[in-house]
Amino acid sequence: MALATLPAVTGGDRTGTARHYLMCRPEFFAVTYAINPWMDPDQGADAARAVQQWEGLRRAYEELGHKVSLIDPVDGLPDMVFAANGALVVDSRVYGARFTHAERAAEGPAYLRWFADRGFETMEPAHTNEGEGDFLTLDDVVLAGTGFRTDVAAHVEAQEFIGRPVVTLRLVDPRFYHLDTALFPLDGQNVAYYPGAFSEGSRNVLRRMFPDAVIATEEDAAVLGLNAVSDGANVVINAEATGLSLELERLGYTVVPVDLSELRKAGGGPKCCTLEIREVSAA
Ligand SMILES: CN(C)C(=N)NCCC[C@H](N)C(=O)O
Repeated sequence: MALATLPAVTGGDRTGTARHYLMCRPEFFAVTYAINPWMDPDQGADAARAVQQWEGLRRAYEELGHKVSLIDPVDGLPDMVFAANGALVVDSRVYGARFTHAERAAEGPAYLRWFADRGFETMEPAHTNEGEGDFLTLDDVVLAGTGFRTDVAAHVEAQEFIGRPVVTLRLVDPRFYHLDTALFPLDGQNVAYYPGAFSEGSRNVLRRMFPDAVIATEEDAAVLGLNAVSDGANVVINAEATGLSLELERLGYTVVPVDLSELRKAGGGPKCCTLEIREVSAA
């Protein structure tokens, strides 16, 4: 088995790689419960508008040359649109999610079944974890969040299963309850992040690991600007994150702004809607 050779994509001054994403159309999207500070059931959300915005995100990926696969949404699981939370997929091995809150519990088996039905090697987790919401994969390491959702025991379990080093990072601000609200990989080697979301020890770890990281302001983090998706050349990002977008352009990335304001009412952005399928090819 060898790593799948991914076609190149270009954007700005940089070259990235084409990706394969799994997404879930938000047909049953709603805000009927509150499990994070962004959610207000009294305000609710508009599913039709969410679908429209989500279609814009899907189109953006396809226009950039990425492949998008779809999982069927399930009535009664309004947060299932946040595919990133459904699993962690590295080298065609699928580490399943086990959600913190009962409201989302049924999503884990639904995502795992999707992968099992397509021949992926899957693992049912013994420990609480919310998939790529708290596991972000770089070339040589997986960064893993804890503090609000994912247990440290799941970091150890994932490391054993996928065979890549997993580095624990502690989140301390409830607005940034998943790692992917506070940090995103720019490519396989570098990241952008908001230091205020992390404990002092984790800030030191990040400084040491990523001396050239892009540091985001609280203003950009507060519109979920760090819930972005980069292919190494193009960064798909919430349109409101204007400061971070300018900085990324200055560094030679092409910024692809999207409006996901309806989905933000549940605490999600572009990355939350996107589960990367990292495959190996038989070589
Ligand atoms: C970037 N984030 C946070 C995600 N990866 N997922 C969004 C999950 C939203 C859901 N209402 C929840 O609170 O679980």
